[in-house]
Amino acid sequence: MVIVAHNTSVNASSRQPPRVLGIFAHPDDETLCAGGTFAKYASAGAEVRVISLTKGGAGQIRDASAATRATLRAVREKELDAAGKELGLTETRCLDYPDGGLSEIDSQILVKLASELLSEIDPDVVVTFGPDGFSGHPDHIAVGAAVTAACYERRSAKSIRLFHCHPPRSRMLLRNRLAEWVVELATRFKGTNEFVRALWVFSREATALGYAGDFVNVEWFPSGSYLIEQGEAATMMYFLLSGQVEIRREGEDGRVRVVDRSGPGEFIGEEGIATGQPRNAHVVALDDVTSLTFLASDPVPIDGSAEQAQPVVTRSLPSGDQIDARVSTCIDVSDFVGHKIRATAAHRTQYPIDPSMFADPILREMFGVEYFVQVLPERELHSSLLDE
Ligand SMILES: Nc1ncnc2c1ncn2[C@@H]1O[C@@H]2COP(=O)(O)O[C@H]2[C@H]1O
Repeated sequence: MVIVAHNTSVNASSRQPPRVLGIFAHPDDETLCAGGTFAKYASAGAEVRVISLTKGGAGQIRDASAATRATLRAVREKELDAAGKELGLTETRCLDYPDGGLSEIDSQILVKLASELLSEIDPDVVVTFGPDGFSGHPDHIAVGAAVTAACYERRSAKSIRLFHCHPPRSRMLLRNRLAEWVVELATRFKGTNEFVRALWVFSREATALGYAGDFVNVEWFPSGSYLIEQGEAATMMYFLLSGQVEIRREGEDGRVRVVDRSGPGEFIGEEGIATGQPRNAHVVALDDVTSLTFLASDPVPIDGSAEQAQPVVTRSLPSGDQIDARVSTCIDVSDFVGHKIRATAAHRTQYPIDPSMFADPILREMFGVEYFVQVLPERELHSSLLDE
């Protein structure tokens, strides 16, 4: 990516250190939406605070050893605290509004709450969700609207910079990057059980949030069926979750010989994806097999869902990614992807991943830039169609 802001501009504010406040709905939103940016500004000396309006009690429990439904709220509050430490935040705070119920609260109550937080913390910069809610979650949309309204109310008394987080909508394919990574290894890759579980969560969430452009699906192949036929064009890559497959190579004389077996934790079909060559072997399920399947998805509408579809103008980045033309600010956080991935892993109930399991270049490409729409101060209206 080329258009990136290298300047942390903490000195742009007259106050030292400047105060940054992120207001979100659930513990983990801060990391997924703007974790790299928060880490970058914190490391440059800003006081960065994050407030989650809920304790995330309605979230999934992806690691049954990390919490129960009864303990989830308390555990997620601690996870936010741990993530805050990874990002270098000055403070994290979990309020206790109902997870999944923010859009049903009278909007004036949320605006009043946001106003009180702004008065108490007196930030120079506020970061929250935009009208798309980053992922479309109704809680996110409600929080973003309330914080935005409160910032507009406050701007007459105090100048404030308000930014909406914007999802990346990357066209980068995990399928390709993982395939390139695996074929370069000296020995055939075999992931641990932990890796299997983590790749499942990581790839599905990363694609849902727009950090990668794959369509990731779990597929089932009955015993005896082909996952791959030799000679066909490579479009998918498979990561085996359960069951065994046999690799069979067919000679020009039509004779088929077994060359290998693969099982859970191994990638299949990476060679065709990495080289662009036709499949070099048949792959046949010996048991009933489940696999995580990576396929290049059709471009999603820029706002993420057909329901919210509204005409939006996009612009292309040199990477091929399309971003909303309203995006005003892209922050280069490539030196802070380690902070972001460790903070993600601190949210263990949601992201049971080992932060060291992914190759650094892949993480940098996926998470190296975060996008924002500057809402306040409003940009000046021009008074001419031509440069003056
Ligand atoms: N010797 C081998 N050992 C293990 N797997 C193999 C071997 N040869 C081919 N494969 C796998 O079989 C796949 C067939 O499709 P691809 O060529 O895309 O990628 C290939 C590898 O994933």
